[in-house]
Amino acid sequence: MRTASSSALTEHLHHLVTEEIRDFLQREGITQTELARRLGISKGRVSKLINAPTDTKLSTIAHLADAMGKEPMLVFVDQRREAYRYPDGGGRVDEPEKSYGDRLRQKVNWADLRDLPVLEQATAMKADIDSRRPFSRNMEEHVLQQTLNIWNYNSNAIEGNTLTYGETLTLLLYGITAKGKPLKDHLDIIGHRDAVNVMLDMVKGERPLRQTDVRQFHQIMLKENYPQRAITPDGWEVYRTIHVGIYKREPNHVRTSTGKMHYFAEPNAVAGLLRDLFDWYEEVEREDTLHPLLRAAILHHEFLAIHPFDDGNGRIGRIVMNFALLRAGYPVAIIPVTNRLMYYRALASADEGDYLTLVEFIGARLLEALDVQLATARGEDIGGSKWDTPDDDPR
Ligand SMILES: Nc1ncnc2c1ncn2[C@@H]1O[C@H](COP(=O)(O)OP(=O)(O)OP(=O)(O)O)[C@@H](O)[C@H]1O
Repeated sequence: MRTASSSALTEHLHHLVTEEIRDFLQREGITQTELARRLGISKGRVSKLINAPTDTKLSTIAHLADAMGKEPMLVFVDQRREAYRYPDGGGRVDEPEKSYGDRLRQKVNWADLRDLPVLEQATAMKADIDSRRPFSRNMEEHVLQQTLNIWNYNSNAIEGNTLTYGETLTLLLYGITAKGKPLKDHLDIIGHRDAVNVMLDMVKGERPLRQTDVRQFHQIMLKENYPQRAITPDGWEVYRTIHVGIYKREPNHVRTSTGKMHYFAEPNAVAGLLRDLFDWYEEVEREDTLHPLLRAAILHHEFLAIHPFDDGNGRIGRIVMNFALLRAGYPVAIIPVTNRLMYYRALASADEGDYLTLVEFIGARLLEALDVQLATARGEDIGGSKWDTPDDDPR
């Protein structure tokens, strides 16, 4: 028998299928006419599949996947009523039925954030740098490369990668591995470089950030499925397989510095929340009413609050944040591994609705990056700065 809840699930499945098709067409620049040709059906039927889907047959989905060169994947996860769980009996963190913009408007104290001096400082420094353009292309390239290497080292080190900065550089520049260090740590460095390169290409285009992009970053960064040790909330040690490019199937959580367990979004809420988040981001980017630092910091935190994957969320979250900064003409903000605890505390405050600490923290990192850009614009030697050679392993 069809119940109200199974009808809602059918609608949800339709939604997933149409979203996948739309993302595919947009990403590959393929028209509905071309897809119709590949499927051997009329354009009208394709349009109906996307815009007014009825109960799509499994064979139609298989046919579609084949025409897109994709493999469909269906997983059954536990049904939950709410997008978030509140084990400590706390109030609801979110109201999933409201739009992201509405929820953020309620959650964030925008007035306080807009007055933060760091926003004005960043705007002024960027204007100063832009007024000196064009500057030496070689120098700019050199600084960008250094920045990407230092970002790579720090972002991986935050997640426990054992390669030192020197070893990271040797691997990236000469392909030489570090003796006695895990293969996975090397692959993560290469994967980070590759995912960032894809992101840099996207920055140049006009296309908005979409779910397929973050899934692709994840796939490129982590390369292939692997087993990972995990501890369940009740303390059991388990091994689970991390699937690349696939959203989590089990809930995930983090223990904050106060010892409290913070739960991220439920698996079945991930796709909907991310779609809303990226729609919100597209709108604020287009309207340009929020300072780029604010939208990057909030995008970063909201992405992490969803924590869409079983692994790699931190690194992808920092790629997404820097996408937002680069897109607005700002440099990459690097969170040094030495600031890890401060960074985690700022994220935990944002979980409670206080974004001030996080925006100031990321803002300070952005000012550091702007300082380096300004020095480059002035043709100064950046040797000796931490953008040149950081301590080999400050951890
Ligand atoms: N309180 C918090 N709220 C939101 N995000 C947080 C919080 N504390 C840490 N994080 C983010 O989660 C990331 C680590 O998450 P986790 O331990 O689940 O690792 P992961 O998802 O495996 O990702 P990666 O291995 O790249 O992070 C941190 O790098 C940070 O960005």
